Amino acid sequence: MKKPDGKVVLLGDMNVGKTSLLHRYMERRFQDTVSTVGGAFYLKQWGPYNISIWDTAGREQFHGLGSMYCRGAAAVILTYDVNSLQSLMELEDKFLALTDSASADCIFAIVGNKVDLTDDCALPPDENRPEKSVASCGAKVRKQVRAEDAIALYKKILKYKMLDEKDVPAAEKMCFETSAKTGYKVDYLFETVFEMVVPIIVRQKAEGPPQTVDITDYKPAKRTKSGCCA
Ligand SMILES: Nc1nc2c(ncn2[C@@H]2O[C@H](COP(=O)(O)OP(=O)(O)OP(=O)(O)O)[C@@H](O)[C@H]2O)c(=O)[nH]1
Ligand SMILES: [Mg+2]
Repeated sequence: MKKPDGKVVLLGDMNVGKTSLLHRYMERRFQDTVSTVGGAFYLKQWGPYNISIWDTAGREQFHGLGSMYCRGAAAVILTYDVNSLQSLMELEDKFLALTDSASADCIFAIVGNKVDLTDDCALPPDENRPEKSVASCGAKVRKQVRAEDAIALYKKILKYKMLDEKDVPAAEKMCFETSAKTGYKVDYLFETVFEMVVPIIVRQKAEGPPQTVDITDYKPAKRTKSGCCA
């Protein structure tokens, strides 16, 4: 197998949809998943580069592996569920420290998934949209996490990493809302990240062997009937 030139890692609480996002992007479909055990990766050819995209397990007992997967990562995609404020808070409390082993110039993206379950008509009707009311929203629920909450987390990450806002991509550019189910903004997310990762790969290659996990000995996780990584 060709060695990857760079690495992107998905981190986040269990059930937020990391595996589903990766399936949607790589396999172009939404399918049943089982909770990830350990981790698994896909290889994506991006221009002349091979990028490994690592799907990690959100389950607590596997958090220890997260920092190993993040070693030398050029980008980390911190994923939460827009319907769970807790899942956003966990990114700061439990997952951010796992990224200490990532590349010094690692890119951070914050992704709120499952927007298909929400509807902005579930927000209180405003004067511009008086016709929309909570009653018309069917099964859709009010989004628990606002875009500003994700932006605030991005700014905290910069502080934690001791990075200056002027030297990194703007928070508004790095906070995404997606739906793995409908595909909403999934390509945009991954492709924005890949574009940003290329200069990091170029630098890593110029500086010598990348500090990536050696996957040549890696035994891919057993696949279920649905093709999902177990
Ligand atoms: N409605 C909706 N459901 C989703 C979406 N993404 C994932 N799900 C569902 O959420 C559940 C969890 O999805 P996974 O992709 O397995 O979540 P995960 O983050 O990989 O979870 P772990 O592997 O346990 O860390 C599954 O039932 C998915 O079908 C989405 O965008 N919309
Ligand atoms: Mg998973």
